[in-house]
Amino acid sequence: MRLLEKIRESGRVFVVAVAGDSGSGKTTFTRGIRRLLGEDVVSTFSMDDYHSLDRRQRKTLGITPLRPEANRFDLLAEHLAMLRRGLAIEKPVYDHTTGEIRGPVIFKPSPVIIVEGLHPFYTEELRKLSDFKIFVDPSRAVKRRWKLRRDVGERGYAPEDVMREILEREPDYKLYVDVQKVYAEMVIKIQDSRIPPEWTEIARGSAREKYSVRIIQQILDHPLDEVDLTIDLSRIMRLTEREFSIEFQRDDYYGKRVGVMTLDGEFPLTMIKDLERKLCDFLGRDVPSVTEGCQEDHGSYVNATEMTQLILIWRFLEKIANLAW
Ligand SMILES: Nc1ncnc2c1ncn2[C@@H]1O[C@H](COP(=O)(O)OP(=O)(O)OP(=O)(O)O)[C@@H](O)[C@H]1O
Ligand SMILES: O=C(CO)[C@H](O)[C@H](O)COP(=O)(O)O
Repeated sequence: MRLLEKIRESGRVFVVAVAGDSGSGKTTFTRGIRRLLGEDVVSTFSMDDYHSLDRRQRKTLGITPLRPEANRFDLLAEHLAMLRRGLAIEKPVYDHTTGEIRGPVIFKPSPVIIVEGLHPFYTEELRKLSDFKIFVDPSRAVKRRWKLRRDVGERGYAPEDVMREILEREPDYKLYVDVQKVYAEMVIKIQDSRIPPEWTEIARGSAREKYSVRIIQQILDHPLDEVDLTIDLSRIMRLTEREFSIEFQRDDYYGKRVGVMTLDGEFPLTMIKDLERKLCDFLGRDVPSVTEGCQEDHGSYVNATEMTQLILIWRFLEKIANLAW
């Protein structure tokens, strides 16, 4: 039986928890899971809806939304437990435009629920309620760029306000958000690429963003089938391939045995075709390619963050398969 059928038949609700700072790329990384499994199977909500203090109250108290007391962990745990039992919840809604808490709205369970936010597995109770825990961790430089680009470019905030807020949040981020890495099954660390842009790109002023992504994963007892990453050596010999690197190391991470894969640069699409095919077979549905829905036209290449999306999906399906069978 294919996984999608199995998920539906099991009647279970699987919870994926994605932790990370505001603007750290949580939604971008999990978009693939939603696109792949379909809107009928996956639903998402943000943990921002579980702020206990609105913007005005936080300002009066002089505290950031990252502080535990600014959030309702107990209510989130109660709601996740209900959703896992197949029950609808009455969820509060945090309005980012006004900074006020509104609602409630009805939120119904679906076979896979993704909860994204600052602390989705901060407490032991919350950790017990999620089946797969991901921590997204861009470097300071990458996070500042992404957040400035979104908040200034898309939301119209003043750059100095965004930068001041970023700096104000840093100590609490370290104290209350970063610690969750210890419990994550997958930590995604993003830095700027170590590969310099090509001189042709510099000359055109069109140097593309490249990243170096380190994926730290707990070792799974029952992995899926084998998957090939195919490298066309002949293209490499003719220097027609773009630059990339893949590194794999075993390591210990907060007392756990992990595999650390580091991806950098741009990868030919042919390299990931086998993985996409395997995902299709396993799911029992045509898988949209990772490049579909990308903001940029990458030609026949994917960058390290897009490659990571695919590995994340694969890893998530392995985990669900282990639980569902
Ligand atoms: N892989 C990526 N490559 C390039 N830019 C990215 C990537 N991921 C995120 N960004 C940039 O960062 C912005 C924020 O990303 P995203 O919405 O995924 O973060 P988030 O953690 O879900 O944020 P929030 O919790 O505040 O909603 C995006 O609008 C985009 O500009
Ligand atoms: O960390 C955040 C999102 O994950 C926000 O800063 C938090 O939700 C508070 O929102 P606002 O910017 O509207 O005060």
